[in-house]
Amino acid sequence: MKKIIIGENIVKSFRKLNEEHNVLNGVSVEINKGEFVSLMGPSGSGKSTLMFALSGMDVVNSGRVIINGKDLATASENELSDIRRKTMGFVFQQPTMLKNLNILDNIILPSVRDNQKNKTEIVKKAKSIMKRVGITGLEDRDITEVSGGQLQRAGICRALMNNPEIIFGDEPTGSLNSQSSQEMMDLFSEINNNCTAVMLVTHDAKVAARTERILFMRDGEIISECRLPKFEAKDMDDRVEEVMVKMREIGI
Ligand SMILES: Nc1ncnc2c1ncn2[C@@H]1O[C@H](COP(=O)(O)OP(=O)(O)OP(=O)(O)O)[C@@H](O)[C@H]1O
Repeated sequence: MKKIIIGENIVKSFRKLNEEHNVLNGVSVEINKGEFVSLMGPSGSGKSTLMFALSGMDVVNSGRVIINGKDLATASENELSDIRRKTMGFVFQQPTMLKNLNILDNIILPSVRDNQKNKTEIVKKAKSIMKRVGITGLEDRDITEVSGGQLQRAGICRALMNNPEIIFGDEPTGSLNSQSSQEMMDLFSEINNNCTAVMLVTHDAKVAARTERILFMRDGEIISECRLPKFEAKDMDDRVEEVMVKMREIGI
């Protein structure tokens, strides 16, 4: 299985009141092509920090992060931004969209910035992804004129524009109601079925239960891991129960 990301012994600390505090205490983890992974753990256990470290968005204090064979410690700024652009897509709890642009322009902005020449092609691609995620017709809307779920879908469209090998989601369903959250997970499943790896940080057992590999963190370490078969709707209750048992076991 091709490894997209290898994290080896990652240590990350932040300075607080003149003291270094370790937030990641030597985490090692590998993410394979096409995997559907979630990261759970108590608040402050280091989930987002690990995601930022593994995606090269943040620099680690020690240990290594290797993305598609490239050790990030030896990558130049240009190489780093190239890796991020070509390999990854990001979806956050609150989509980071610009207020003065409509939905379509927000979706295409990063791609147009990278490649001014092919705007027609980029718009065509954006429209086809908008169709795929179910937000056709919202192209000209202001970002304040769509629902939270629709805005999150637009964020996913933007993340998919470069055909990433992996999509990272930091609590992507965190601000959605349960119906929209399930629809969002249907979408992540569909994206994953097309061989894009997905890694989600979540507190929600129902979200984690849709994934196939759950990493549990506590105090800056991955303390446990649970694997689930490919999702089938009929198994949802059993899967949620399995995740909740595990959560209770490790005291989340
Ligand atoms: N930029 C930063 N500067 C200082 N401390 C930070 C920074 N980022 C994170 N931390 C600290 O690192 C710890 C882990 O934060 P992180 O956001 O990774 O946790 P988390 O498990 O994702 O939490 P949550 O579930 O609440 O989002 C917290 O104590 C947080 O305060």
